[in-house]
Amino acid sequence: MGDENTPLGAPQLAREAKDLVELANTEETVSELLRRGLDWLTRIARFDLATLFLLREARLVAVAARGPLANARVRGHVLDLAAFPMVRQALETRRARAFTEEDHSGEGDPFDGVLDLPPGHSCMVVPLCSGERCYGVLTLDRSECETYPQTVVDLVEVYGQLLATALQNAEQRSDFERLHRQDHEHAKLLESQLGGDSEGVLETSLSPAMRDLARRARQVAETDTPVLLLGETGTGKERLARAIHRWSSRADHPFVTINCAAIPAGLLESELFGHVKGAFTGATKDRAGRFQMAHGGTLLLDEVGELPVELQAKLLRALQEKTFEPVGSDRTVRADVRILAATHVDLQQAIAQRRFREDLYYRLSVFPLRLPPLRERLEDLPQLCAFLLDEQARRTGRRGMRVLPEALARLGAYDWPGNLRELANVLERATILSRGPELGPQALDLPTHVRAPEAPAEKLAEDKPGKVPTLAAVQREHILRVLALTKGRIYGPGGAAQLLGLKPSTLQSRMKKLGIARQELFIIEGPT
Ligand SMILES: Nc1ncnc2c1ncn2[C@@H]1O[C@H](COP(=O)(O)OP(=O)(O)OP(=O)(O)O)[C@@H](O)[C@H]1O
Repeated sequence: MGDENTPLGAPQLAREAKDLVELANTEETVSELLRRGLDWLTRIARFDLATLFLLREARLVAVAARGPLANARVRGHVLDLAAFPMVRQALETRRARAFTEEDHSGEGDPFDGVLDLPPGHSCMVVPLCSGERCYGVLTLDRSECETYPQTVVDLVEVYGQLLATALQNAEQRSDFERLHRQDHEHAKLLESQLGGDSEGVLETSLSPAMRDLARRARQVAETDTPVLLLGETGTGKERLARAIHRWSSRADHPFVTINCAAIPAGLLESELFGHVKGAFTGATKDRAGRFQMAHGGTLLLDEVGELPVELQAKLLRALQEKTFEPVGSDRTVRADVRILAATHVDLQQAIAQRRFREDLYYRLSVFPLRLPPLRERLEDLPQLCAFLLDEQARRTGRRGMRVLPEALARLGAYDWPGNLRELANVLERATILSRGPELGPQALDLPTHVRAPEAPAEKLAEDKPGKVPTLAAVQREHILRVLALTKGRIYGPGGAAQLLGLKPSTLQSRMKKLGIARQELFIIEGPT
């Protein structure tokens, strides 16, 4: 800095002030802020000791000291406010003040007993207040007897205000992070109590396609590559996303989801990126968005196909640069988030209709995973039922429920438009309606239409006559499906004949007629 008795030149002042504003807006920790703040101060005012005191009830506790006179005793110094009216006054009036030793003559020097400052030395007390709060004071001391000029006092007062704002920001950030951690831990606890943190039937699936998908999911989980989860509604996209998060190195950080279809378009930007107080009517305080909440972890953009086009550009930038601005703010926020996206709509078609940006699609679809519908993994029905009943028992307390083979056959013959979610609902309804632990076919509240004809009535009408499946083809397929459920067993209770309401010998001759060979059964049963 220049000579203190000549005020700082306007350009230098402007530069210093700009640096200070930047400092107040950084996302540094409090200790880093103090370190950089004290560096800044050395350019503005000459001192032998700068001490930062934080207010703890009615006492000021030294937390940092800088300058040739700083030592361990200064750093542990505690001042009782009641004993130093001049310091208290600086806090009450929120004005910085320069003193000489004479000014302290009635109350003694705040460093008496800790430092031996020369008689007549000068000092400055700067309050650190922002909004309603006063955080403490900054004191500057120097051995010379010359009082600090008013221009320097005024500038350091502004410094005090900005430092207090930075302290307030850091405090709010750490409060927010603490609350967020608590929420996350609470959510994890609830999730594990509800059994929701199990990945379900993925790697243990009997369907080779599903097992392969689970294997690929586990491999990509280890990276930060975005994954696009495709599949009909209720096929388990969200559960797979959670599994990918749990299998990743981010597992101890939050897993956050946002359903782009469930939030009104006007609120989505703020939900994703947060907002600052006053950004729009009703924004009464700053609020973090899901990106910030997911910092360090994973963010699932569910129903990403429904994201309004206007927001897609901002999302793309957040993905590419890992930075964004909350609504109403020009402050850039950085968040380290792994992105997973899910959709049941055809994004290629949405691109063709200009409802989805192609560049965003390529960014999200680096690693697509398509979940098969339940009707393509019926071999998992017994395992899925057991899993879902077990999961449901944790909520309802109805333990030990099981699905009888006849009921499994009925489930296997149904079309499952709602996939696993519908299956879970059917089982829950059946559990409520049955008294004992066994769920028979009559307990299943299923719509009467079964899956057998691949083409439903309306579709048949559209088909060309030559494409309509024959009755024999439909029968053949249905018998194969039931045999898959009974693992090829024809005889006895729960055998295919009983499930189909036929005598075993009738079933066998029907199989022969339809050309169902034992070889085919092995294929259906798959590797066990
Ligand atoms: N691998 C699995 N094993 C067992 N149950 C599963 C599995 N995946 C999903 N489920 C069950 O199916 C239901 C639907 O799963 P999820 O919400 O993950 O599907 P989704 O594809 O994301 O659905 P939507 O497209 O409607 O958002 C869940 O309630 C869960 O109980």
